[in-house]
Amino acid sequence: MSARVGIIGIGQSAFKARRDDASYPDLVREAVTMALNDASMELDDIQAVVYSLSPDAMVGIGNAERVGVDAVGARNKRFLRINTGGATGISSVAAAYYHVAAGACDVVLTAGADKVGECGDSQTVLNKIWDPTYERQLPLGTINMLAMSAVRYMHKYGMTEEDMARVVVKNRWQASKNPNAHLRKETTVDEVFRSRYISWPVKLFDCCPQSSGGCAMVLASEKYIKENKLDAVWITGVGHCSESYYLGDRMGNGQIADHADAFALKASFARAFKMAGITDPRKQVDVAELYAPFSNTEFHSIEAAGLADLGQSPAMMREGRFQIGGDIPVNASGGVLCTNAIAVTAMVRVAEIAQQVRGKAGGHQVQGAKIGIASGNGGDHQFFGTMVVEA
Ligand SMILES: CC(=O)CC(=O)SCCNC(=O)CCNC(=O)[C@H](O)C(C)(C)COP(=O)(O)OP(=O)(O)OC[C@H]1O[C@@H](n2cnc3c(N)ncnc32)[C@H](O)[C@@H]1OP(=O)(O)O
Repeated sequence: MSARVGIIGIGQSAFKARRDDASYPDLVREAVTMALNDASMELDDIQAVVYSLSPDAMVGIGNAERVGVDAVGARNKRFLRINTGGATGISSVAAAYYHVAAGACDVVLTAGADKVGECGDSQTVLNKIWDPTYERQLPLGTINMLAMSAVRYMHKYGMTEEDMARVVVKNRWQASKNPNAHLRKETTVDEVFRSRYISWPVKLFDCCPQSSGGCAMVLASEKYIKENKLDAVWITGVGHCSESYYLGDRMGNGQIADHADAFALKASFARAFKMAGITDPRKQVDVAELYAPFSNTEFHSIEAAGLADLGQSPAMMREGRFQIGGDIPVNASGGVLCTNAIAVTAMVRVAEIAQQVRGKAGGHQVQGAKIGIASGNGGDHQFFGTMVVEA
């Protein structure tokens, strides 16, 4: 096992529907400045930068990393751009981790931003992730892709629209405690039911919003952290997994990879848990930030993380076991359901559990959290990334 890698700095925007006051590079720099301040560092201290940027069309500039090089101070340094769709943020933290774990660098910055709500039409951009011949024409978007997962999960495990609404109510309540969250207004099951259908059974309130904002993190080697007497929390597990089924292979009677379940996410978690020595996540994990852009997808993500048996998470949700104050709070920040600036959304998941185990999560702090888990999902199931962070 290589030397440990620590997180020493975190910066996160207050996410909003629009940020007319800041250009795209301004947003990236805003997060970088916050992360460097948090680490008591300057750009000159950074040896490499991993740039977190999902589809270019979302920010409206082709190869937008080009305008980001100076925003992250990467000129003449090692510089990588990562794009794994919604998983981009966690993949970027993983790439920064690998720089340090491999011994190539001692201090690495990862950063990015997105302006999803300002791109014109995010679903048109996202439609391009599907096969052009068979799937794109349907037309597929992320909402109907994951509405079909809801249909399968309902059929297989009996989830109701009310179960989905409970996820929204929990996450909005948690987001109301998080000043960085985009949708911070508390809601009720009735209000969720009154919101319009977008793609049955998914209603407006079951959907993540289109957010603008940035995130950045500084990672360092244990040697550097000790020599400079810095405070750190530690990345102890990293996992990835891909799958490549067509959506049609996940639906209907002849399906070969059930769209109800997140089996590749589960495999990714198994890899991260093995690395971190986690054998019983329900007993060992204190807090989880799971990538769930639509209310229904929180259920199969909880199950993939081993926090509930297959099909059991809606009943546990009803008992309040995944809310702040429950057994294992899930998405104490309000999660992706309340904030989705796609290029950095999965980085925010890692940043949030790092803040939790640092004891610095503010109004949405989970008391006594020492071990946290995070996940990111990207594209149409090509990318699943997972991470364990410990105090
Ligand atoms: C697959 C991957 O790689 C990983 C992923 O992350 S997949 C997810 C990617 N992201 C998405 O798919 C974004 C999903 N959301 C959307 O596309 C849009 O929010 C939506 C289609 C659901 C609604 O868009 P819209 O109809 O254009 O709404 P819009 O005109 O922006 O806003 C209308 C009102 O609804 C509100 N609203 C918008 N989205 C909302 C949401 N998700 N929840 C609650 N309220 C919302 C707005 O605040 C606004 O309210 P006011 O009139 O009071 O200001």
